[in-house]
Amino acid sequence: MQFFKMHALGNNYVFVDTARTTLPEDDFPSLARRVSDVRRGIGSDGLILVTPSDSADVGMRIWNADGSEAESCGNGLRCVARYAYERGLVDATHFSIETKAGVVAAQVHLDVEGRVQLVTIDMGVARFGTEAVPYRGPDRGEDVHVEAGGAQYTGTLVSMGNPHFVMLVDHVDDVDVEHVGGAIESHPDFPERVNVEFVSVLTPDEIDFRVYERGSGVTFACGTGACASVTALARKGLVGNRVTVHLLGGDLDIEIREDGHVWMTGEAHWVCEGTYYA
Ligand SMILES: N[C@@H](CCC[C@H](N)C(=O)O)C(=O)O
Repeated sequence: MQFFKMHALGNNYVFVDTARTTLPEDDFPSLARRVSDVRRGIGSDGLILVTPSDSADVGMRIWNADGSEAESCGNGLRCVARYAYERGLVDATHFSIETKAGVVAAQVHLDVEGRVQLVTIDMGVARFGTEAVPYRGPDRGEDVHVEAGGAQYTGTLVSMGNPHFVMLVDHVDDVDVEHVGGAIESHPDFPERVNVEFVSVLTPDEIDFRVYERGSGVTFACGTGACASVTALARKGLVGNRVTVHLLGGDLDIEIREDGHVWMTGEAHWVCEGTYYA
């Protein structure tokens, strides 16, 4: 199977263009687990298929490292956009990408040599609370409490197509992201599990961010998580409508426009291309 690997702020995926290679199987959860395995596979946070689409210029589907399928992936979208433009799947700098959560608009920004330097994606409108994120605990509304390991945690439920639990903390570096994030991600109150974000506000236009991703664990970055976090904080009046998010792997620029759409701008990088012996 021909694959390529890309990363966006260290959030790294194995990609397969289904129009250009033959997939060894259609058990994609199993394939995702195997390619993601750093010892026996390629090593990644998951598997992304680039597919033809009836409703957009390009399609994408994503499976996390544990084989669970997600609705969307912000960092993956920027990588798909770079791939699509540089490999001629599209011939304009503005185009559309279909995800399980809907169709998004993408724009690539080029350097003087015509290579993609930055990618902007319209990530759509955030939805909040127990109406938007599958949750079966006792609370209702936007902020809910979760008990894990004898402690109680409060977070905002946000859907960017996929589910997020955003927690405001004093200092992200003081949080045991692996331990606390892991306990909340698979908490019984979240029947579809949840992505867990820890954020602290530095100024109204700058925040620190850490994440425990559903199905992949601690990663260097999460695009949908950055969008969810900025919208949750903006709703509380803690940040403005344009925020630089400092993630473990680098920075993202998140802007909430007047119509509520959340625009994400950041890098996407090639790692390698090769043949996987399935
Ligand atoms: N890293 C991604 C999100 C990937 C999916 C997520 N783990 C989920 O299960 O919803 C991003 O950049 O958004």
